[in-house]
Amino acid sequence: MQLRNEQRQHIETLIRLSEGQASGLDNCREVIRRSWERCVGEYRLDPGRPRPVRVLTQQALKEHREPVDELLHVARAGVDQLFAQIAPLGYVLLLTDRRGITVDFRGQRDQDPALRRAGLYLGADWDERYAGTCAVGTCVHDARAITCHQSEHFDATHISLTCTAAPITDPQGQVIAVLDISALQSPRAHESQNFGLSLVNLYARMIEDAYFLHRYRGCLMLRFDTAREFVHLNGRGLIAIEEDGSVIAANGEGRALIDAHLRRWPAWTSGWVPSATQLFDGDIGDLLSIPATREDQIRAFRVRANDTTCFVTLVEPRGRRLASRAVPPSPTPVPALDRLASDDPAMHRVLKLARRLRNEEVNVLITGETGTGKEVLARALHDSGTRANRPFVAVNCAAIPESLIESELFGYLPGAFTGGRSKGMRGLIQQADGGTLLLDEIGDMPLALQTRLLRVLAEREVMPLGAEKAVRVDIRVITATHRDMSELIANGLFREDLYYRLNGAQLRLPALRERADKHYVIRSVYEALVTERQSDVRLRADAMSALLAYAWPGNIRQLRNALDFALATVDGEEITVHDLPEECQGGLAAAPQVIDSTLQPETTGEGQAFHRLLQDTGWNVSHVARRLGISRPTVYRRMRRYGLVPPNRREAETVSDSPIRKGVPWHNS
Ligand SMILES: Nc1ncnc2c1ncn2[C@@H]1O[C@H](COP(=O)(O)OP(=O)(O)OP(=O)(O)O)[C@@H](O)[C@H]1O
Repeated sequence: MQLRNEQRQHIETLIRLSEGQASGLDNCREVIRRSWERCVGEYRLDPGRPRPVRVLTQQALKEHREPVDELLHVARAGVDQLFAQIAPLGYVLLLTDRRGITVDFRGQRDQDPALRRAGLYLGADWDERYAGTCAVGTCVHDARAITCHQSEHFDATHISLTCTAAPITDPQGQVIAVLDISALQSPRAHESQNFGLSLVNLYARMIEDAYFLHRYRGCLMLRFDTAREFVHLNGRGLIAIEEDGSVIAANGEGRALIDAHLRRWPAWTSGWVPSATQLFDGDIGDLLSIPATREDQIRAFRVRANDTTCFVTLVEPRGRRLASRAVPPSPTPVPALDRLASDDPAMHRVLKLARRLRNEEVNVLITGETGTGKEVLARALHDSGTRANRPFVAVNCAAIPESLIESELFGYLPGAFTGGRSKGMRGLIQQADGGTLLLDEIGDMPLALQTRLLRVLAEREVMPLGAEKAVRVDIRVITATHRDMSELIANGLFREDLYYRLNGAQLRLPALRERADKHYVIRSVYEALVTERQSDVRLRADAMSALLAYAWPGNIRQLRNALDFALATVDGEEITVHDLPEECQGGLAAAPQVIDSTLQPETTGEGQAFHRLLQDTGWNVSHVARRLGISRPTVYRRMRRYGLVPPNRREAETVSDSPIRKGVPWHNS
């Protein structure tokens, strides 16, 4: 064989390697170097004696094709599609079996002799043990996709080729075939093949999944993805299951999910595989009823391995419906609660529990970041229960000046105070009699009052200031907080016994950015605003996309403000992305971190600026909250911290314009 200069140099490098010298290997990739070492050390290939291409006889080829016949059949469409894309760029396509024998091939007829000489041909043997380092052989050995570019090949006869290969694996993760694209000539730069690597990987996954679906076509199949839009079209995860949810087999993505689960909850017995209901947090009925109950046949589930959300569809066995499968009855509709969410796993759990609790006397603690809808949920809980026709009294503990909190909550008799408050007042607890009392921002309740509240809860009676006899009250107490109660307890700021009494059941609301039904929330907040404003302005798709992409540190409150702003300022008949507040226009990149003003050290300068803002807005707390992107209770909390009191309070200290009670008429008794 006539050797070119380049080939001679290549051989010299490899001979040095075989003699244990590392010179000339500085730029050699690790994966290639390891393969070269195998070639000389393990397979005893002689770099100085390039080997002729080996092409199997028709009979031998037939023996290699038979075991993969079914795969070849399923892969055909994918192979043809990939070849149609690469052929104009001068590439050919090889599909090999697990031994590296080319069992299917697509190439150009006019290049036939050159391709055959290079081993790019049906029946060609690309086993690393024979052909040396090459894309197919090394891919089989390492079980991962690889490009072997020009002089990365071991054998000097192959160093003008560029080859990129990706493995196709069976449900156990074993390589069953390799998909490869190769070209006789290519640019020098290795990076020129990067696109090829992605493309081959993509088609290898597609063929693998098509084969998986074909093999388990008689089974129930869960198909899942992190994007709802992709589940039907190209959901990456596939898990074949029994009707009780036990796992029969999984594709690569499915196995990655099982592995992640086992890393978090290691199995007691080796070989144990978690069931689908363990992988996805839900009942088997939730999974099996997806086609019957979901309009788009997709349902969101929480992935227990990593607490993320993923979207799942159920693919039924071809040609037979499972008649035996009982679809669980859908829960009785509770409109007030049902309208709070569409398809979000965390909200499913919250609402499922809320439905059970709506007619119970259990005290409920609602937690969640600011603006997630804690008060809205408390109201819905009240509206959906037997107390619906009785009062719902919401008290914001953070908004009550400490000097007034006791009298506001417990009330006082005439004569208990002098001056403006001489007439007496029924306290908020008494006003809630027969109904529900929501204590919002419960973490801000002063310690002394916590003791009195505990007594009310224990004895079901309240003692107004100046009274000698306690008054019986029948109230259901719901509390809400965005603060970490265990931290408050640990720091001695909240009574543990009160916490346990309030926390009969806990409902944790997810942040808006985590919700899988963000689209539904945006739509419902928008529709509520449009109805309020009697407007018929539409929300254009680009605005919706930006709203979906934004991280919403202020949650539903911030969303509502953003849409309100857009509706107030829009100039035409539809809201576009440009009509939204600036921070919502750029998607996630522009999203600020979650604002928690309680964690930020305040300075005098900040206090002054805050004071000025209050004065400029005429002490309008809502305006200040909107301007700063914080909640109203946070504004009140800051006012307390800086000792800022609105002028009307300083003058009269009357309670008639109290900001603490929301949504109920004010009655003095
Ligand atoms: N499901 C919903 N649909 C429409 N609007 C909602 C929904 N949930 C909350 N909102 C709106 O978002 C805003 C904030 O809600 P809410 O006051 O209930 O939140 P929160 O969690 O109690 O806030 P904070 O922790 O600051 O007290 C309100 O304007 C409310 O009307």
